Amino acid sequence: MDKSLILALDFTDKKEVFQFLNRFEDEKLFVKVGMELFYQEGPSIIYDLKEKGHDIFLDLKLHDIPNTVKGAMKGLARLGCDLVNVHAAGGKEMMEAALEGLEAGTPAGKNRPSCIAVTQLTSTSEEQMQEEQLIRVPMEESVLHYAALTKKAGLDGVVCSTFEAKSIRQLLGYSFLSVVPGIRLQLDDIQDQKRVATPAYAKSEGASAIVVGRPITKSSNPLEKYIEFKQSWEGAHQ
Ligand SMILES: O=c1ccn([C@@H]2O[C@H](COP(=O)(O)O)[C@@H](O)[C@H]2O)c(=O)[nH]1
Repeated sequence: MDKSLILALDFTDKKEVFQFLNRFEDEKLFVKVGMELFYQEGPSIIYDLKEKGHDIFLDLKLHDIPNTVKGAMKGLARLGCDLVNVHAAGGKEMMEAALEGLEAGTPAGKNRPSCIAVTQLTSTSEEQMQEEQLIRVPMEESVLHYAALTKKAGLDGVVCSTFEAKSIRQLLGYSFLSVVPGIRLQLDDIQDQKRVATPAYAKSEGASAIVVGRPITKSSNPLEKYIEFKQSWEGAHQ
C-alpha cells in the first residue's frame, strides 16, 4: 500500500463513504477519518474500513487535560487505527499522557498506533496566528517550537504545512514524520486553507506524507483526481 497520500474522508455518514470508495474498486488506501464522520458513526466506521483492508489515520486532534487525553487514547488504541493525533498546544505533559494511554490500550502483540501532533493548522495564516493567538513570532518559528516539543514528548511526528517540512526534517531528523495537509494542484480552489502547496512541492520540501480531501472527494471523477495527486507526488524528488 502506498502510504504517502492520505485521503481525507470528510463525509457525513458511512453510506456516503462506501459509495465514494466503490469508485476505487479493490485498491487499499490510507484513509483519514475526521471529526465529522467519527462523531456520526463512532468506532464502527473504523472497523468497517479496516475490514476492507485500508490503513486509518483517526484525526480527532485531542486537546484536553493530560488525564482526559490519556483515557481517550487508551480507548482509541483498541480500535485498531494506524495513526492518531493531538494538538501540540496541549503541551508536553498532555502529549506524554497521550502516549501512555496509547501504550496501555494497545492489545498485546499489536503495534501501538503512531501518534503525531498538530503544530499550527494549515488553515491558519501567519497574520491570524499572530493576531488571534498572540503568538508574536514568525509561523515557521512557532511550528518548529511545537515540533521540537512534540519530539521531546516522544511522539512520532507532526502535522504541519509544506513550508515548515524542510526545517523540521533538518532539525529533528528524517524519521520524525511530517504529515502535510493543505495540498492542491495548481488550478484547484484552496477553500479555507491558507498554507497551500502542490504534492510535488510538498515532497521536494521533505513531507513524509500528504493529506488530501475535497479536491478528490468533491471531484466529478475522484479516481482520476486521486491518480493526478499521486503522479504529482511520485514525479518529485525528496
Ligand atoms: O492543519 C491541518 C490539520 C488537519 N487538516 C485536515 O486535513 C484535511 C484537509 O482537507 P482538504 O479538503 O484537502 O482541505 C481535512 O480533513 C482537515 O481536517 C488540515 O486541513 N489542516
